[in-house]
Amino acid sequence: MLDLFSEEAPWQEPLAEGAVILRRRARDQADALLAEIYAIAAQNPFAHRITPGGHRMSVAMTNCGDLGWSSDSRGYQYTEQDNHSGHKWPPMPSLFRELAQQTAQEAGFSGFNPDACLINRYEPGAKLTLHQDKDEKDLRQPIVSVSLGLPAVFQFGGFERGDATQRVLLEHGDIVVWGGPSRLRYHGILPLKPGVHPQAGAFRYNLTFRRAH
Ligand SMILES: O=C(O)CCC(=O)C(=O)O
Ligand SMILES: [Fe+2]
Repeated sequence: MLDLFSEEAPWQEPLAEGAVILRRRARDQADALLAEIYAIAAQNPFAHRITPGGHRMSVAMTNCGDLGWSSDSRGYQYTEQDNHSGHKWPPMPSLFRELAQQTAQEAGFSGFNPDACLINRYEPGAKLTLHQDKDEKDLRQPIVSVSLGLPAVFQFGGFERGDATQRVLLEHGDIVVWGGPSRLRYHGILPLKPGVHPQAGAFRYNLTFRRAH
């Protein structure tokens, strides 16, 4: 059957100075990326963290790389081990690292070398309220964010929580890179709509690559 989208080449969609969506950029590698996610989760399962304010996050998380981001009653932090399992985070697969480095470069950030990859898993209704990624030491390094599975609405705002936001649909294989003058922009994900994705089932997955230390 004719598939109108299979030959679609990736394209760039600017969001703001220092921020761009690389549409469909990871689509060809999506199955391999998902297989790596499942292997990582078999070692360090997805878990719903508790925020410092005592709320259970609707997004389930795990990590790979030298450092992993997590939250507990003491605050947000990067750690070398999973406080749930007591294990070190699994190493960052070279497929992940190379994709993050290449796409940061394509977005204008050369020399990006992530030491942390947070893996988010959204189920229907799961959301991430507006926040800044600001726990990293060197804010000159960008964030590279890879979307897989079900689509979700990404909010991309300004430098104050109350600033107006752009809303863009992020689909399977889309990559957002933000850094430079956009590095501290507020962003979030609206509640996921239910669905079944042919490759990722009932979930949306997101990888965010960071230089934490
Ligand atoms: O899921 C997304 O697209 C965004 C994730 C995010 O902002 C984060 O993990 O800090
Ligand atoms: Fe974030």
